Amino acid sequence: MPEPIRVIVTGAAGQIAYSLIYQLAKGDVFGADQPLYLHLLDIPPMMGVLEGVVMEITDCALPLVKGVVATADLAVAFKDVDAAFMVGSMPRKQGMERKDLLSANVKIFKEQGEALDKYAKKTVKVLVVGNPANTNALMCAKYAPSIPKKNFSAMTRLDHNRAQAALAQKLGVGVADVQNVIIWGNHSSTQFPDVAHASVLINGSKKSVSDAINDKDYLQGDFVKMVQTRGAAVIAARKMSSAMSAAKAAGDHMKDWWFGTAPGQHVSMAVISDGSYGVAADIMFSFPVSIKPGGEYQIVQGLPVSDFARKMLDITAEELLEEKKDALSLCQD
Ligand SMILES: NC(=O)C1=CN([C@@H]2O[C@H](COP(=O)(O)OP(=O)(O)OC[C@H]3O[C@@H](n4cnc5c(N)ncnc54)[C@H](O)[C@@H]3O)[C@@H](O)[C@H]2O)C=CC1
Ligand SMILES: O=C([O-])CC(=O)C(=O)O
Repeated sequence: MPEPIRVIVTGAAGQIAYSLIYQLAKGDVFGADQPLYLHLLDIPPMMGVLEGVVMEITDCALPLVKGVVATADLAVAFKDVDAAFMVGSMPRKQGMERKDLLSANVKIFKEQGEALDKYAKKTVKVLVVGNPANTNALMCAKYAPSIPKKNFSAMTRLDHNRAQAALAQKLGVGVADVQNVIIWGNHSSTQFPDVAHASVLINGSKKSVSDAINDKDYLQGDFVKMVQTRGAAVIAARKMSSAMSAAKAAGDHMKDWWFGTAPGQHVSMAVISDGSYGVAADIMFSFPVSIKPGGEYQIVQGLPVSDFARKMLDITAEELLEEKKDALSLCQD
C-alpha cells in the first residue's frame, strides 16, 4: 500500500462536501489502494455539524481512511496537505449571478491562500470550487506565492459534464461515447461550451459532434444557453445550488489531474492563462487541457478558432478581467 496522503475539504459541513467526502473516502478519486487522512475545515459555528459528519465517516467503516482532522483552525487544516478541495464559501440564491458572490467570498480565498502558502506541501494540487470560482482561484494563488501558479485551478468540470451529458442525450448514445467537449473561460453565464472539436462514437464509428447533430443554430444557440444557465435552473428547481453533481465533477477534475487523461482526450479546467488562444495572461481561464500521468497538465494547443468562437472567448475573458480588477481592490481593503 502507498503512504497515506493528506486531503483537505473546506466547507466540510456543507452540501457539496457531504457528497464529496464519501467519494474521497472510498477511493473514487485517488485510487482504491490509496490511504488518506481527511482534513475537514469549516467555520467555528459549524463545528457541531462537522462532528456529525465525522461520526458518519467513521460509521462508513472505510478502510482507506487513516484518520480525520476536523477543525476551524487554518494552521491545523492546511498542514502538509497534498490536495485541496476549496469549497467553503457562500452559495448564490435565485436571481443572483455567481460574480455577485465576490464581495462575500473572495477574502476567504485570500486568507486560505496565505494558509496554503504557510502550511501545505509545495506540490499541493488546489481545486477551487467556491464561487466565483475562477477569480477566487486567482486570488488564492496570488496569496500563496511560494506555490507554483500551475498548482491552482478552478472548477469548470461540472459545465463540461453538463455539456457532455446533454450531447449524449441528444445523440442517443452513452455519455462515454462523447469526448473532447470544451468549456472556455469563466464558470459563469459567459462561459463558452464548444463542440467544434468534440467527437462521438456512433455504431462503432467516430464522427464529429457537429456533423452528427448537424444543427448549427442549436449548437451555437440553445445548447450554449442551456449549459450557461444550468446552475440557475437547478437553483430554481431545488431552491439550493447543485451539490451532488458538483461533488462528482470535483472528483472527476482531481482524478484526471492526479492520474492523467487518456491519450487523445482532453478535459476542461480553469488554469492560469499563459496567453494561449489570444486570451489575456494571468486570469484563471478554462481551457482544454491534457494531463500526463503524474499530474502535469498542458493547455491543448493549435485548435482552430472560428469567428464565432473568437467572439465568445473574448466576451468571457473580458468578464474575468473585470472580476480580477474587483477582486484585487476587495483584497486590498
Ligand atoms: N464551481 C462549480 O461548478 C460550483 C461551485 N459551487 C459553489 O460551491 C460553494 C459551496 O457550495 P455548497 O457546498 O452548496 O454550500 P453550503 O452553504 O452548503 O456549504 C458551504 C460551507 O462552507 C462553509 N464556510 C463558509 N465560510 C467558510 C470559511 N471561511 N472557511 C471554511 N468553511 C467556510 C459554511 O459554513 C458551509 O458549511 C458555493 O460558493 C457554491 O456557489 C457550487 C456548485 C458548483
Ligand atoms: O449555479 C450555482 O450557483 C452553482 C454552480 O456554480 C453550478 O451549479 O454550476
